[in-house]
Formats: sequence, structure tokens, C-alpha cells
Amino acid sequence: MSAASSSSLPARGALEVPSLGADETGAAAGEAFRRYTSPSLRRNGGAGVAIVWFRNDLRVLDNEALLRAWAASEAVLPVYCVDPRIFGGSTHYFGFPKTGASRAQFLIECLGDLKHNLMKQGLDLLVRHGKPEDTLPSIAKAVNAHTVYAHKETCSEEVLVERLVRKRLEQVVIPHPQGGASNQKKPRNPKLQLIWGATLYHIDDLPFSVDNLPDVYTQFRKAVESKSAVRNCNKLPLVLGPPPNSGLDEIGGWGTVPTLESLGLSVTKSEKGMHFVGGESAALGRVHEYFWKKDQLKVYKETRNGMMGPDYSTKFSPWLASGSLSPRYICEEVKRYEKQRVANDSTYWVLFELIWRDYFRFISSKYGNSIFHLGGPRNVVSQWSQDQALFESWRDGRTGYPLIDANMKELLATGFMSNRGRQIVCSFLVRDMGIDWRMGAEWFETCLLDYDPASNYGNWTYGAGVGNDPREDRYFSIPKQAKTYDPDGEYVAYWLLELRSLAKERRNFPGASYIKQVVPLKFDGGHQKRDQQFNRQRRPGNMYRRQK
Ligand SMILES: Cc1cc2nc3c(=O)[nH]c(=O)nc-3n(C[C@H](O)[C@H](O)[C@H](O)COP(=O)(O)OP(=O)(O)OC[C@H]3O[C@@H](n4cnc5c(N)ncnc54)[C@H](O)[C@@H]3O)c2cc1C
Repeated sequence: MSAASSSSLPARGALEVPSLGADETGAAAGEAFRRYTSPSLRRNGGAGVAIVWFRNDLRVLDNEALLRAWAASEAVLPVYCVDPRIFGGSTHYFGFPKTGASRAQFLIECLGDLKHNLMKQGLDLLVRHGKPEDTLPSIAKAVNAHTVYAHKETCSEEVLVERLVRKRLEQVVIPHPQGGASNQKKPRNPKLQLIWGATLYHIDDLPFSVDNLPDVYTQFRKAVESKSAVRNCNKLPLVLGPPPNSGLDEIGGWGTVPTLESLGLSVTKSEKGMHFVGGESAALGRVHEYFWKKDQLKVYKETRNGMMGPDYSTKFSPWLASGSLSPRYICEEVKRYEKQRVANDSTYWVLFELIWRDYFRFISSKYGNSIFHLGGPRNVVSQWSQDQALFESWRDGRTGYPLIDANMKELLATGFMSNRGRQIVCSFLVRDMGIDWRMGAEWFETCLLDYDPASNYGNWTYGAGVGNDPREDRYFSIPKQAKTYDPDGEYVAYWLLELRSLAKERRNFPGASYIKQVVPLKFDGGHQKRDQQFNRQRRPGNMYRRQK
């Protein structure tokens, strides 16, 4: 962490991202929208009604599903399903809620902003509580929609829902719209049209098939950088309306964006750490703030390993995960910045990191459910413990290692943790504690605002040494990490009040002044203990849950 980035921090008080006021955020978002208005497709020949099923693509800018629905129809109906399997207190294998209150709150804000932005462009957002496979067919029937457009996902639960939606739509019969040839006038079924749109590089532009994707990140990156090009953002027209003019009343109107209370959740707003504002407007505001206003892009590579404050890294991840922000838009902004200000290692490095995100997304497509398995894609056999007391000390930030405890408290309080922190706490859980990595991954899944199945489980399998890249064996030495990234103990003292009175050099090494260490470190001068053999566990199948 650079001294400059941390010394400007207040000792207490949440740091909002973006920190722009509402007017400035609105202006930044408006300016971004204006640059993308001449549509990439025409509406000539569009007929009937098309539904846009919003999933993890809660944006208008560069939303190809929305653009295609608009071009292929006379009226567009945007729909979001509040799936009880994601929001309704469903739990994981180890019993944690699938979506914790912080992420639920962030997604609610994303939905509110999406509704607002769609209304500005002549549409609205229909919100329904229910499973997409139950909800979408009845909506399609009510408005006689010929197609449901949505973005394609890659992980098992999401793909299963796609299959179910497609199957149920086949059971819906809608009349053929007026006009057209008489031999095409027989009744038909709405279709599900899935579109690839979450990555920087489009799947169709990869220089290999997904089955032949290189397992080593560097090989993947070099191949796409040299042989593929990032597509331009899809441009949408300023007016996307009208919505359908009939059928909505019989299905209960537009519905409302849920509140935390209506989902049976509550959150205590943390007075410390980061506070993220959900939604596309805030996302565009953050890009403007980080790149242009604060001019942080040119130093990103030097600051990105920090742990404290709003600007050591981009903080784009929560918006990328919810799809409020398109990676292609970030890429275009990087190029614009490089032309107008400076092009250097830092400006490139943001794209380098976005390629990591792509890589895990494509890996999840290649390896399917095995990224959720204990042995990972390579089916590595190791000895893991599920010691509940040890795990809880990690989860609650009571391990006796300030660097671990501070990071875990930050995650719980804010739903965010730096990349450096994530690597350190992951290594500690799996290497020093020997705990089943899936428990850590599931806890992250509950808490992270930026939770994304491919990135989360991809990184955890990597950290646990069961990932697809056989060269990975990552041990993070806590004393070394503390000395390098928190030399003055500023980060740990921010989250652990009891360390504040200690001398700076003792905060990460408090000895008896802090709680007792729950396990010794395995790091013994550079030699790691080898993992033991273990028996791979199986669990009973549940159609919807991922098989682990
Ligand atoms: C154990 C573990 C679990 C993780 N779980 C997630 C997760 O669920 N969702 C998630 O988005 N990221 C995850 N990451 C990756 C990374 O920690 C976060 O993307 C990053 O910290 C977000 O902060 P930022 O946006 O400021 O990142 P920046 O440093 O500014 O990077 C820019 C963007 O690049 C992408 N990126 C950077 N590093 C990675 C990476 N290692 N893997 C994938 N994408 C990356 C993110 O989209 C990020 O927003 C995980 C990392 C680890 C070690």
C-alpha cells in the first residue's frame, strides 16, 4: 500500500464509492449515455413484443440483449425475477445464506437505478417475485411475446435455469402477429434467445474453442491479446419504448423493486470501510471518478495491491458482477484515457486484470461443475478439515493474526475485501488451517458484493491448489505480507481498535497484547508441509444446488 493512499484516510467513517454527489454522478452517467446513442442495429422489420430477461446484466449501456429485443420488436418488456433460490434465505451446502444482506441491498439499488434509466428511455422494469421458469412463461403468454432475450451464463445453477425457462416457454402458445405470409400465421411458442455479453472478449472471437482453452492464464492472455480484438460497445437508441400496450394488467402491472425488509433481511450500515452504491449510474460515475476526475488510472499498477481507502484499485468489481458495468465500456474508456492523457503499464494493467475475469468465466464454461468440487477441475486428492471452531474463528476475524482478522472484519462489515486481502485469507484458511476451501468460498459467496461464481470459485480453486493451472501452489506468508503491504499497521489498526495504541511496528505482531493464535503458521522458512491424502467426499444431489 502506498503511504500516500493511506495517509489521506480519515481514522473513522465510511468511504463512499463513488464519492461524487448525485448531480455529478448523474452528469457523468448522462455524458456516457450520450456518447453511445446512435444504435448499432436498426428496428426496421421488428414485430410484436420481445421480453428482456435481466439477470446479471443490470445496465442499459452496451446491453446487447436489450438492443436485440428492441430491434426485433415493436414493443419491449424488460423483466427481472426476484428468484427465491437466490434471495429467499436459501442456504449453501455449509448452511450460509446464498445472498447476504449487503449484496441484496446492492442489487436492490441496481434494480432501482435500472428501472429509473429504462423509464428515462421510454420503458419500465417489470419486477416479479418467483422463479424465472415459472414467471417468464406466464408473462410471455400475457403479452404474446415472441422471444425472451437474455444474457448467457456459464455456471451450473444459472445454466439449469436457462434450460428450464426454455423448456417452459415451449409449452406456451401465442398467436402469430398480424401481417406476414399466411402460411406463417399458425400459433407458435416464444423462444429463448441467449446472448454472450459479460466478458471483455466475446466467446465467438476466441482463437480456440472453449474446450481447447489453455489452462495456464498467461497462455490464454497472450493468445487473446495477439489474435482477438475486443468488440465495440453496443450502442442503443435514446428512446427504447414503447412497452407493450396490453396484457400487463392481467398479470398485476409492473410490480415493485423489493426492499430488504420484504426479503426478510436487514443490514446494519457499517460506519467504517467502503460503502458502494449500486446501479449503472453509480458505476459510470465511478469510472469517471477513478479515471478522469482523480486521475488514478495512470498509477493503478503501483497502487493496486493496497488494502485501505477507495482508490488503491478501481473498485469496479461489484458493478461488473451485477452487470451494471460492461467490461467493454471500461476498455473503451482506457483507450480514450490513453489517447487523451497517458498510456503506460498502469493503463494496460486494468485490461490485464479484466482478462483474468474473462479467463475464469471461460474456464467455468470449459470445466463445468468441477470448479465447485472439492478436488477442483484436476480432481486433486488432499486432506481437508471441516473443523467448525477453527472455521468460525476465521470467518469472524478471531484467529489471533491481525492481518487475517482485519480483512475478515472488513468483509463482514462492507461486503468488500481487497484482492491482496482475499489471497492472504484464502491461503491462511486452506494452507495454515487446512480447512475445506469450499467453506471459505461459500462464505465469500454469501458476503461479497462482487460475488461472481466463476471468479469466486475460480480464484478459490486456484488458491487451494486444486485449480486447472497445475503450476499454481500459492502460500502467502502472513509476516511477509504484513511487512510489505501494511508496514505501519495502519490497516489492521483501522479494523482492530485494540491495536491502535500499540507502536506501529507491533500492530501486526502484537504477541500477548492480542488474542491467542488459533493455529501456528505452516510457513517454516520457505518450506511448505505437503498436503496429506484424504477421501473425497460426496453429497446427495439436489437438482438446483451445485454439485460439490
Ligand atoms: C479467493 C478470491 C475470491 C475472489 N472472488 C471474486 C468474486 O467473487 N468476484 C470478483 O469479481 N472477483 C473476485 N476475486 C478477484 C479480485 O479479488 C477482485 O475482482 C478484486 O479485488 C476487485 O477489486 P477491484 O474491482 O478494485 O479490482 P481491480 O484491481 O481494480 O481490477 C479490475 C477488475 O479486474 C477483475 N479482476 C481483478 N483481479 C481478478 C481476479 N483475480 N479474478 C477475476 N477477476 C479479477 C475484476 O473484475 C476487477 O474489478 C477473488 C479473488 C480471490 C483471491
